[in-house]
Amino acid sequence: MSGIAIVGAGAFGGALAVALARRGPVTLWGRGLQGRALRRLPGVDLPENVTVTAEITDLSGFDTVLLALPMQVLAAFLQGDGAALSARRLIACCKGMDLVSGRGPTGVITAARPDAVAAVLTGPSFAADIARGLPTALTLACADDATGADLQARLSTPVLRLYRTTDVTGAELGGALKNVIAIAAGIVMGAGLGDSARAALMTRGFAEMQRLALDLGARPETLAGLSGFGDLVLTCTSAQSRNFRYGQALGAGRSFDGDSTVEGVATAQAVTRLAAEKTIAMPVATMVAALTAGRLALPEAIELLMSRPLKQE
Ligand SMILES: NC(=O)C1=CN([C@@H]2O[C@H](COP(=O)(O)OP(=O)(O)OC[C@H]3O[C@@H](n4cnc5c(N)ncnc54)[C@H](OP(=O)(O)O)[C@@H]3O)[C@@H](O)[C@H]2O)C=CC1
Ligand SMILES: O=C(CO)COP(=O)(O)O
Repeated sequence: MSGIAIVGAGAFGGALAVALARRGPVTLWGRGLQGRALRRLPGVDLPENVTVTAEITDLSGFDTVLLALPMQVLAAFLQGDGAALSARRLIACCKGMDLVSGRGPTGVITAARPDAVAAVLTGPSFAADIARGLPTALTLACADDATGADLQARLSTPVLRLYRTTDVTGAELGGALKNVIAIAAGIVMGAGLGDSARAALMTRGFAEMQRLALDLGARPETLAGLSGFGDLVLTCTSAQSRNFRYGQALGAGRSFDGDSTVEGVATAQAVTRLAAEKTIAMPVATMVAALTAGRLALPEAIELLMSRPLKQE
């Protein structure tokens, strides 16, 4: 069937539907949709050539399906409703690491649907910006370059420019880990620790992102690209980011909207576990995991980070 299918009618799935509808028909599967308004993207309505459905079988004719669900529900979706989506190209649009299995999005897809071709769409982009048609660049990562090239061509628009890579590990780790560092950046700003502290944290956070990712086989240029450095900068510096705002609230001692998708919280736990197994130092992620789980207070976290042995950069 021609056209693109999208699973997940939240902020990102909705924004992608709006963007891709500018070049052809889109079918959007999601729960809780009422009419054409997007609850998770206030003020944005779906255009007429987006078909909305709550029946997963309506996607069975599509060879390419974008999965715009939160990371922690991806595995359950693929074992439930998503079992209908076998033998096709499944593109994960989520950023994170599955808390149960420790897998990234493509690992989760491949474990649940071994007959699918898995890819990732990631990079610096706020759903609201994409929905407004503002210029945006993303990374499409697929191990098979011919499939990646086809997806790149099908999903690019005049204002949504996709770069491609075969380094799936690097692309998905960049997207997962930057959310953890963004929470840390938010904490720093919420606690009034200053712009200099945030810059230090982003830089040292990037160092630990690279340390883990390169150990797992990622390529340095991927980490330095849109899906790594690019998304780190965006998410650590913008109040549009839920991870950043969640960190700000934590740093200021305020509560935060519990209905909001904050991917870095679960990913901090998963990544800390993985780093410990591999004996890779990830002090910032470890602090975020401890702070978000309530195992540590902020003054102790600052003391622990600042009193680490002095070392070469
Ligand atoms: N928002 C953004 O700017 C960007 C988001 N992303 C990534 O996209 C992913 C999705 O985020 P985003 O769209 O923002 O999140 P949202 O919270 O806006 O939306 C999540 C959507 O998933 C639905 N959902 C949750 N659980 C299930 C389930 N079990 N079955 C079916 N649907 C379910 C929610 O339904 P309900 O509303 O009923 O709970 C909601 O429609 C995340 O990994 C995020 O990091 C990537 C780039 C940009
Ligand atoms: O991934 C994003 C930007 O690239 C969206 O960030 P948040 O999930 O923190 O809102």
